[in-house]
Amino acid sequence: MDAENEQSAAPAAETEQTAGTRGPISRRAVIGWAGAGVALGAASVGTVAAATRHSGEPAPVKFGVEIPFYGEHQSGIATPVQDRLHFAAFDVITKDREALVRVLKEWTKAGATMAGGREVGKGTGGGLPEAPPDDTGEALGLPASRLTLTIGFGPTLFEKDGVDRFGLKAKRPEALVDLPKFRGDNLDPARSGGDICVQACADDPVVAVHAIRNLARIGMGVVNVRWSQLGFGKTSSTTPDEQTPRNLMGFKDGTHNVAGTDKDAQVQHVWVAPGDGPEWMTGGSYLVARRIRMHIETWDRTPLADQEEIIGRTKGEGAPIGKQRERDAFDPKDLPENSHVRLAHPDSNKGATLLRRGFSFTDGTDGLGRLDAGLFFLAYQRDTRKAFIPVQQALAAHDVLHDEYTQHVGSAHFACPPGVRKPGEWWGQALFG
Ligand SMILES: C=CC1=C(C)c2cc3[nH]c(cc4nc(cc5[nH]c(cc1n2)c(C)c5CCC(=O)O)C(CCC(=O)O)=C4C)c(C)c3C=C
Ligand SMILES: [Fe+2]
Repeated sequence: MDAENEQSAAPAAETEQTAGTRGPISRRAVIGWAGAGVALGAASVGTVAAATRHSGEPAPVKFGVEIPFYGEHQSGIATPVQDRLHFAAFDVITKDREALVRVLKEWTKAGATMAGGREVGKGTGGGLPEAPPDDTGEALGLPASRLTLTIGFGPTLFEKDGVDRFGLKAKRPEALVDLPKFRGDNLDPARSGGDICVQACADDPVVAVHAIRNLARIGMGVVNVRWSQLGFGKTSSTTPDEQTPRNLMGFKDGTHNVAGTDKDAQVQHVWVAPGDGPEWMTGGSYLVARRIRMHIETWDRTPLADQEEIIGRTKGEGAPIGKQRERDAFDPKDLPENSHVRLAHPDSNKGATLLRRGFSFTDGTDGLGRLDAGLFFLAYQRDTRKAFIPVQQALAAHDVLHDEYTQHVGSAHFACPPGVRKPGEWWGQALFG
């Protein structure tokens, strides 16, 4: 076994105990500083002032906070949305099922370690000088930064070109459909699909990128990065008590979303329930990722009144048209007929409800003097056939926003298994086991 993969030799619990603390903020330190009043949980941004090694200045509270890796559900879905994203879709390049299982086991250990703000394996300096370090090092000195890592399995992992590559064909969930082509789609295959995805979210972009990079490194020879997307400025929220973020069109985005505290809505709309099938997905969720290009130059020349009519909410306050305040109750039938919010609202779609968790992106220019910018739309749901697909069909048919100001250029669909409950368990255990 090479140095890079040495981490897998140690049992998970041991690895996690012996791994060095990456920054000055260890889990114990945060708990200690937080005192009794701050719980480290899914929605646990407390009032701890944390120092970073770089500045010596207190960092914003959330940077020192850790989101638990282990649990009934994967973190990164209903947990509070962080500021930054690095999303990667991987192709599995081996036919060797055992090699893939080995990577998934090593990824799980590394994921738990990084979510705890610690270095991977023996760290940046703990190994042999003759071997490359286990951890690539760029996050050394940085705290956990609320890093979450969420894994998903794409349709092609179960069957590709008619081949049952890893003996998983019979375990493919019915809900993990090949997404239909929607009106207006202009999908780039190089930005679509993937056998496995990992969504890394953190409040520090270096921490998110470091996590994906180290997983890719561990997976070398077994998986290749097919495409990846950086995101900034969350465009949704699972924490309605906080200020709603804005997307690149300048509108509050995420006002009416499934809240992290709304367990009933999550049971109904986000988590795969016992009996939904297949068994290995119980407690998991289906993820749709869409890279949506915004024609922001056209949008920026659109009068304010038209922008508000197209969205169905006011730009400043984010109130439903005809109401005063952002969170005023409204009937979507009172909004402009083809407005985005009216068309996307659950009442207009037989109750179809998504947990949205998207991010803005700008990736340079399109070569024609315009910004290549938009929304990297991420949505989790209990059954994609009853949520994203009908809502997107309605938007593709009637939404002015969809027709004139945006274009879907990338697409992927993944089955995200339930959470890893304790050290020693691994991502995909119930699927491969
Ligand atoms: C298929 C689902 C959706 C896609 C694709 C989508 C793209 C998209 N949305 C905005 C901006 C806003 N969306 C808002 C609300 C909203 N959007 C969807 C679904 C999709 N959006 C839903 C289900 C909702 C909630 C509707 C409701 O129940 O009221 C809003 C309003 C604020 C809010 O409630 O979040 C904005 C603004 C853009 C720019 C975009 C593509 C680039
Ligand atoms: Fe929307």
